[in-house]
Amino acid sequence: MTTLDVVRGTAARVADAVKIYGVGGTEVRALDHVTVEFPAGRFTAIMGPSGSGKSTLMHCAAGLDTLTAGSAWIGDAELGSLNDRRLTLLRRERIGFVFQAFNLVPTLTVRENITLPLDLAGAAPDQAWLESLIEVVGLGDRLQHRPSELSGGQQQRVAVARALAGRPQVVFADEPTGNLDSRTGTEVLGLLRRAVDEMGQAVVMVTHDPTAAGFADEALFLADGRLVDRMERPTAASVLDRMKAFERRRS
Ligand SMILES: Nc1ncnc2c1ncn2[C@@H]1O[C@H](COP(=O)(O)OP(=O)(O)OP(=O)(O)O)[C@@H](O)[C@H]1O
Repeated sequence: MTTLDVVRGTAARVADAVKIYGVGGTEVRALDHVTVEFPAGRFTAIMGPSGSGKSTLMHCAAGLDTLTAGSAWIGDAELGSLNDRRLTLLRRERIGFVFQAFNLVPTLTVRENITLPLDLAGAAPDQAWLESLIEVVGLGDRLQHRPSELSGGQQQRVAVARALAGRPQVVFADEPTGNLDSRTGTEVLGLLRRAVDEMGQAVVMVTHDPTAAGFADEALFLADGRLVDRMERPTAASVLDRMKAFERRRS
């Protein structure tokens, strides 16, 4: 597959997505008829106040949780139509994940962590791709180290390399800079940006941070489980302004 093939089309989408947690008096409508597309070759930030449904949207779009109604797609695969086994395979083969807590395997080396999803899938790594990825993330001299011997920023760079190693259809990142200082956070965001620009990767990132959203091509704003706004070419300043306007409207 060439970069151009990856760049075309929709990497992931949800249509009329509803997610309800609990029943009766404790019912929470975490997603309320959300329709959104995550195009290939594009960096999308999902923003909104605490409890607005950001993580729920990401988890349902990535097949980590199921919708109450509506549909979620990765490429041409409708997640609700897959059994558990096929869903696990699809997640492994077509989705990369980056979490706030890095989630590296402590007993494996950096190199083993990066190739873990490929090893689990029984897929032979594309060595040239792997080497260029290792160069991009700047970990060439750390490959035999364990995660505990790395800084937080380095650990998150390993997690980004792991997410990209199998050239997934889409990378979902949940607060990827939440545990990092601003300088190392910027490095990690720069890496995700390069994955989009140079590798045609689709990246979807949940974040509270306007600076992080400024790395995206588009910011989506959720409130009370609904998609209430979207912004093309966001900057940290324009996102902050928009968030303040929402706060004023809500108070
Ligand atoms: N497993 C669950 N059971 C019950 N309610 C849940 C569950 N997960 C989330 N919720 C509720 O759904 C709503 C949306 O939660 P979600 O975690 O998606 O929001 P968020 O925007 O990601 O919040 P934050 O920014 O604080 O992480 C919230 O009201 C939350 O309390």
